[in-house]
Amino acid sequence: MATPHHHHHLVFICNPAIGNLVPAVEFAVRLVRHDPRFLATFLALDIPGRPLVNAYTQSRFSASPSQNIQFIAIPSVQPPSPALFHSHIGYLSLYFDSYKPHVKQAIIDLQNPRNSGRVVGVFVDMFTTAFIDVANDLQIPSYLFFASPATFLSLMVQLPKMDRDRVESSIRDSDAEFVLPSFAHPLTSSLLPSTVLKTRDGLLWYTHHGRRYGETNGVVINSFTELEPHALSSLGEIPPVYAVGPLLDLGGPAQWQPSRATHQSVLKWLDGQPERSVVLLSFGSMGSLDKAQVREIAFGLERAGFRFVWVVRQPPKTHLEHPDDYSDLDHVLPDGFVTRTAGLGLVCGWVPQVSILSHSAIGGFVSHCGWNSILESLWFGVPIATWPVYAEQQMNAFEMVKELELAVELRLDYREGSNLVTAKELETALRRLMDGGDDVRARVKRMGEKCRTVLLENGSSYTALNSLIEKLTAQIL
Ligand SMILES: O=c1ccn([C@@H]2O[C@H](COP(=O)(O)OP(=O)(O)O[C@H]3O[C@H](CO)[C@@H](O)[C@H](O)[C@H]3O)[C@@H](O)[C@H]2O)c(=O)[nH]1
Repeated sequence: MATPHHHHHLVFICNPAIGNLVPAVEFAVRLVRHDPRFLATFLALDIPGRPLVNAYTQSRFSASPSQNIQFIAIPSVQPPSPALFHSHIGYLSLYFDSYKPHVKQAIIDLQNPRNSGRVVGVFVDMFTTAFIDVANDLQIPSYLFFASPATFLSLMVQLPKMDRDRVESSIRDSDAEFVLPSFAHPLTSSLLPSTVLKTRDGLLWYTHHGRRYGETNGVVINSFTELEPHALSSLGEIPPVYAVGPLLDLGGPAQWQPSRATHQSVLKWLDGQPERSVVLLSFGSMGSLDKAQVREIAFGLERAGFRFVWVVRQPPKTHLEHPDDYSDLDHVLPDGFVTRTAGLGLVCGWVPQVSILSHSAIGGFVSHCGWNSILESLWFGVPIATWPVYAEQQMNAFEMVKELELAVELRLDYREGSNLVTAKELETALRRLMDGGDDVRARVKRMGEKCRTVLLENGSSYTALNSLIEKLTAQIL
């Protein structure tokens, strides 16, 4: 049996957000299973006000070390002074910077021969590029793990190459065309990520990270050639890109998510519903809608009359925090809604989304178009109606509807603070999703089959993983 010294040790430092951390762990799981010479250590950064991330991380601390994956807590740093809170983004940057010495010390400790031996790669994610500096200081090659689609990666690497004045002027005009090589169709700037559109800081933050991607030795992306052939081939060698997806946490969530009793009751309720009759509405780990929008959805669901499982979450108090479940949903739902829809649907807090999507009673998914949700819906062959909310979700919705024809359009350019999606609009989209949309459903089903075949021996993602492993091991003397 190999001693710990024989391990090729990889270190991961991820943004503490479910959408980034979970697929990175799934990537590490896939890698160490594929090649047991590898050991992966996640250095867990703690940002207060993120209970789901904490629940996930805690479950990982106690996971069996025999999986060749371990989690190590990095000592918490004092949060930067609120006086420095010019923007969410600048604040997060300062936060990550102050973690650098601790991350460096943790890697030095790991390198100690009494521990697991030499660290051969440091993986950062789309927003933790600050830790490339630590890898450089320690002369360890760095890599990027990218949890969003190739279309968004393309934006990130193009931004630093674009003329800033031109970008800013096209941002001011929401109908202006924004040409990105990863899209075959012209994109309007209204579909760019909220962060870029809202503040100059946001544009600088994206540009900064995008520039730093070029310093890494390779980019691992949670996508696959058959899904994004055009976007992936348009990227070229930015460094080399390894499309190893889809990376999905298919078994895990039910084990770490809070309120297990609610989960069991949702799944039990689904067991009693006809095949493909229920629509899931869910807006990701960071998604929450205001009270007026929640009420409009409620009216839309009543009008449409389809069975539903609807995840409603409470907006966070600060930008750094993530939404939490409501202690009392009656505060946000219209009077009598729960009684009137009893038997027709369930309104819940956080649910085990993959278990629900895998259930044969689910026929459609109203989604905020987070990339993990998109990949999960493809995997299970459940078509999406697009309701983007924040981050790069408008671009994802556009890609799914216009480029790939794998989703039904509800909205493409909705974002927090937009005009409401009306009850009527939701009703119409639900009818198209649940009753019509056969072409989309058939295409989604075919893509679901490809999701599986790309992971098999000689599939595109399997082959990409082998190439990455060759690269990771080539530099080990
Ligand atoms: O009640 C819920 C809601 C969500 N999920 C899971 O949470 C994850 C959410 O991921 P994703 O759909 O990607 O959404 P976000 O959490 O919003 O992800 C962030 O990260 C993604 C990857 O970078 C981006 O595509 C998104 O825009 C960004 O908001 C998925 O695995 C869901 O299955 C649940 O299990 N239960």
